[in-house]
Amino acid sequence: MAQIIDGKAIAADIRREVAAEVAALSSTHNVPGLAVVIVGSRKDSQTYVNMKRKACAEVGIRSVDVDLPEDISETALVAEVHRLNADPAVHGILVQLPLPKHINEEKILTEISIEKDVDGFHPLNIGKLAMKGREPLFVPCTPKGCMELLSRSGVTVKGKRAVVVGRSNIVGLPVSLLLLKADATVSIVHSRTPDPESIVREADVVIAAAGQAMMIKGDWIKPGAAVIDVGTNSVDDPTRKSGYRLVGDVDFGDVSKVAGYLTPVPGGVGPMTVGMLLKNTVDGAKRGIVE
Ligand SMILES: Nc1nc(=O)c2c([nH]1)NC[C@@H]1CN(c3ccc(C(=O)N[C@@H](CCC(=O)O)C(=O)O)cc3)C=[N+]21
Repeated sequence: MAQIIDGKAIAADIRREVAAEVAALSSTHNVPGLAVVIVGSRKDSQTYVNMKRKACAEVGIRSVDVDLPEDISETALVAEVHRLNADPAVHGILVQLPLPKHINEEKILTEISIEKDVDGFHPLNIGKLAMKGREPLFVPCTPKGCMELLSRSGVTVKGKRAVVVGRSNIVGLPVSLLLLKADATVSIVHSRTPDPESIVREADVVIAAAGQAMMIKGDWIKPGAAVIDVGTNSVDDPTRKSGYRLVGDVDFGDVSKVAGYLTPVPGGVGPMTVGMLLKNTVDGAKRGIVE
């Protein structure tokens, strides 16, 4: 039976660490500030943004709420980003994705100052992440959360075989780069990979980030492997008040019989994403202080 990695508990530890740092900074009048920008009123985005703003309040980070209409022009959104870039009380800027279709996401992410890019999505930060011997100013939160779950559970990746399922810009690609930086031997499988299970079966560490509910079964997993499930797929569940429940990309019941370590959904990677966002904001605030 796999050891279940409790992301909620580990994220709570991180929040306590962050809160202590925020208190120290605040006592010298350097209260960290995070701008959380939402465009439009997608239900899922509103839920995530509210979680992030609430988490800021809990640890003492000043959250700067920017709520913009769905039909805002790209030019006006760029102007908002520039205003936040110039605001000395703002140390981190998060523009919630996805953006409405008429706005070029790449353009917006490129306009965020790399010193305030707490999501780590600016092409310059991604470029540095991809290069040997270079360090980005910020590492994307979900991938960083995956690495933190492994290290705080005593799983080392150096010299291990790691397989990432999925190649998205926000998870699959950056987590592959982080594993590589941590000296794992990394393979990426994706929707066009023939027979992905035979490759996943070789992995000591599996990162599941495909966005396909319960696609990874027990017979895909090498006995004892560490499995990190990034999937957050909502499936209909009439027994719930909400009418749905969240499931991962991993078939939890099946894989827990084979894996050595496994993260649940919810309560695994999700809370870590928010924890790392808070941590990145504090790191940004600390860098902003000139002695
Ligand atoms: N610019 C940007 N940065 C992001 O980091 C970003 C984004 N856009 N767009 C959407 C995704 C998604 N995301 C999640 C954050 C927390 C949970 C989380 O805490 N989930 C809880 C459950 C929450 C629930 O019950 O609904 C859990 O897994 O336990 C999940 C997903 C951040 N994202």
